Amino acid sequence: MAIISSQNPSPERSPSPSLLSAALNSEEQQSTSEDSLRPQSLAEYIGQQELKDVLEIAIQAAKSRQESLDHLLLYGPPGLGKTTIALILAAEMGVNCKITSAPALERPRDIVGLLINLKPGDILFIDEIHRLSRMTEELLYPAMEDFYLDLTVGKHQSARSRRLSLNRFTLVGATTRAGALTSPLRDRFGLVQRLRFYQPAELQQIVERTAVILQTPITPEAALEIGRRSRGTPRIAIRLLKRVRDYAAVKHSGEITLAVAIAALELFNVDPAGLDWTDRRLLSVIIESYQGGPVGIDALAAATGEDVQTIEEVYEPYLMQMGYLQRTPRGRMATPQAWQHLGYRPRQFPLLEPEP
Ligand SMILES: Nc1ncnc2c1ncn2[C@@H]1O[C@H](COP(=O)(O)OP(=O)(O)OP(=O)(O)O)[C@@H](O)[C@H]1O
Ligand SMILES: [Mg+2]
Repeated sequence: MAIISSQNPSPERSPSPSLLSAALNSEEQQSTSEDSLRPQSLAEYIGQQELKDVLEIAIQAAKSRQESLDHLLLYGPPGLGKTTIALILAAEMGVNCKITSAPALERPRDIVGLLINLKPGDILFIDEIHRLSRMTEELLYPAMEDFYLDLTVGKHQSARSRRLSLNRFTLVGATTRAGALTSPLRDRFGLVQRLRFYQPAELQQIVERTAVILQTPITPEAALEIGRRSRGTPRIAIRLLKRVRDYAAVKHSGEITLAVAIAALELFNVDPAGLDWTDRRLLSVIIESYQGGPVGIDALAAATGEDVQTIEEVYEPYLMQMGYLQRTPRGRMATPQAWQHLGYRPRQFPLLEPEP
């Protein structure tokens, strides 16, 4: 089928690969700059009101009973502030926070070493907790529930089991896939909270706050524009701010005005709706190869070269939130807004059936 296009939706230059990815890029991984930008208290943490309300109550209750906080599971797309929440909880409770991630806990002794060194009330933050090995996970069950470890000492016939008691601690688990957790693990979390994409006005505040720390003058309109193009994600907003700041310093006087922000974002090929190259490719494949859909997720993955899990966890949530993609019983569909946004002139839209 020939697609009539009003603008030019032909393949475009991909923006520098990691600019719009919610994952940490190599610069962010190496530098501690992310740490200095983190809010230090719940009051400074912007947005996620429901989560903050729940945590405020939990903190006050734990403090008044002089107990440790309940174990907390945070889920949601990357870059929304899960690690930041764990650090804030520790600061509010006046305890230490140990940060690790499931892939670093391959051998049982890794988790044992961490657990026995926790002081009363300390927070253990485990990122990507859905990826724990089975042995590590099984060690965690009694540790979370009754604060002890059952260890096997020695090998073969001489092996004996030894029980080791632990200080009371709080496990904060983070995952992009709550559904991938085993139910015994999920059931041991007293609090399960989802993080949501941020609204443009909230991202504007995050950009303004970060600009103050970076000592960069920025107008409110420019901060909002950066927020709008950040895929609802603070990590991306901060990254875009830094790139725009470089542009403003080199090409202009240093102040980030709306015109400067727009020129810089256009130069970096950041879409006005925050879509990145892969988002646009997913939508254009649905439109061009499947006439707008429906198309099954496996076919879509094969056609775009992305894996199913990444599409479902990283790309689709934002595209659905923006109203560009619908999941229907028969597959994925590009909405009229998606056709329009990408510059395709819609022929006739098939009726969209909402997911049951
Ligand atoms: N609500 C917020 N207010 C202000 N800054 C925030 C907020 N949430 C996140 N940030 C900033 O965004 C950056 C990314 O946050 P963080 O590392 O906590 O994300 P994350 O959800 O742990 O990501 P990942 O899932 O990739 O581990 C940090 O630099 C942090 O300062
Ligand atoms: Mg993190």
